[in-house]
Parts: sequence; structure tokens; C-alpha cells
Amino acid sequence: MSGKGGSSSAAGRPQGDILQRILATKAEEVAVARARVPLSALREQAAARSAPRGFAAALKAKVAAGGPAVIAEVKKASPSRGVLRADFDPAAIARSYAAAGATCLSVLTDVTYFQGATAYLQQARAACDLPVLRKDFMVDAYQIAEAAAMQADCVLLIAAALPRAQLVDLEAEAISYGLDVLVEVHNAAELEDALALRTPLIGVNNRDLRTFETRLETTLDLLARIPADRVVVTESGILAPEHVRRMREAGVQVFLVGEAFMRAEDPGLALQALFGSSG
Ligand SMILES: O=P(O)(O)OC[C@@H](O)[C@@H](O)c1c[nH]c2ccccc12
Repeated sequence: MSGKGGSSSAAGRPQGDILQRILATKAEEVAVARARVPLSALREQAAARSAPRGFAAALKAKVAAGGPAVIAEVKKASPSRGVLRADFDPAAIARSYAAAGATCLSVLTDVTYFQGATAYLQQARAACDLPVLRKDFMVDAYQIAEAAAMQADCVLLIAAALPRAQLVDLEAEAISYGLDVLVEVHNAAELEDALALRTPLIGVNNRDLRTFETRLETTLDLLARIPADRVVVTESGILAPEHVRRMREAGVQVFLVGEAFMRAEDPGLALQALFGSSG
């Protein structure tokens, strides 16, 4: 098959889709950031940081102990849902998640589409001892250095957004800073690209970033194609204990959840309600 999922080659991709818009904005933002803070300055900050908290190691340990492992997301808003949480305190949310048994955090740092911020990641990470994913749209090695400089422990690479060669390059860049990588796919062609990487962490996004359609079958249908030495992370649209049960019955033990927690008054309580006290 050429391209990803048939319609996602650079030429064939619909110009107006949200992922394309986000990626175009990202390229502009990176150019502006690079002019303001040179890569050499980021590298100095990254070199001065303390060792990353092991993101993949924490998930693997929780899975080995029987799971489920929850990556709890700190997300104020999204393009598909609008504002999820008006009263948004990343440090308080992080403490609530940690007390409820989350294994890792995911913090949106995209400003334009998700109302995220670098400061939110830093506040959340400082408030607990959990490893933290920088959830953003990586298109350039500069952003990997940014992630290391802001103290992230893991970066997201989205296969729908990048050709395989660039996924490989950005992963190598992340590894050079000691960062873990979560590679995200939502179809079989993207999964093939993801399996060319070294990371054990394969995220399957149940939400199509082009259409916003969310189907839990996305994870369930791809499972058979994922080798047993990889850790499957099911992402998006996990809203009810029934969804958790279906995934666990299929052998999925790692969950990335945002909306269900962000809409709740007490995010940690919502985590416990969704996963039980083992979450
Ligand atoms: O809020 P939800 O439906 O529980 O989903 C969380 C997470 O999977 C979602 O925020 C996400 C998955 N991949 C992404 C890529 C970019 C931005 C956001 C995402």
C-alpha cells in the first residue's frame, strides 16, 4: 500500500483535515521558537536536568504486576470537545491522579488547539513523582530538545503525521536525551511504521485525528498484528468500566485516558471509578 491508510500520502491527504492544520501550525511555531531560543540553549538545559523518570519502565512494571496501568491525561481542551475543564490546576490534578494510583501522566503542551502549555507539564511533574509524557505534535528535532529541556520523560510520535524515516530520526533524537517514546498509530500501515522503531510502547488511538471518529475496535482490530514483546496502549474514548473490561479481556493492560477524568470534579476519584482501586 502506498501512503498510510490509503488517503494519507502527502499528496492525497485532504488539505482541510484537522491533523494537517495542526501540523502546518506546528511548523510555524517551531520556526518562531527556534528564532527565540536557539537549539544550543535547549541542549544546555537538557544537559543540566536530572535523569528522566522511566516512563516505559513504570508501565512495564505495572503490567508485570497484573495491571491495569493508567496514563492519566492533563488536558484543558481539545479541538473535538472544546473546553473540558474550565477550572484547570495542573498541579492539583497531578496530585489527585498520583493518589488514585495512576502509573504515568500525559500533559498537553500544544497551545493553539489544546490550550496546553509547557508550564502545565512542569507544574504537573513537580507536584508528583510520576513519569510524564509530553503530548504534542512532533515535526522537528527541535521539539525533542524542548521536551528534554522542559523535563518531560517521554515524547509522543504520531505515525499519521510523519513518514517512517522521520519517525526513526526523531526516535533516535529522543533516545539521545534519555527520553522514552510512545509511537501512536490508528491503522495497519501506520503500525508497520511503528514496528520499525525501537520503542516497546505502541499506542493505538481509537480516535481518528482527521475525522475525530472514535471506535474502540481500532485497538481490538490491530491487536493481532502487534508482537508480544510490545506494550499496547489503548488511547482515547475510554469512558466507562465496560470499555476497560472489553480491553482487558482482549489482553490490553495500558490505558491513556483524558476526557473521562477532566470532566469530573475530582479526577482521581473518576480514575478509581473507571478502573476500580487497582487503577
Ligand atoms: O480524552 P480521551 O478521549 O480519553 O483521549 C486521551 C488521549 O488519547 C487523546 O488526548 C490523544 C491521543 N492521541 C493524541 C494526539 C494528540 C492530541 C491528543 C491525543
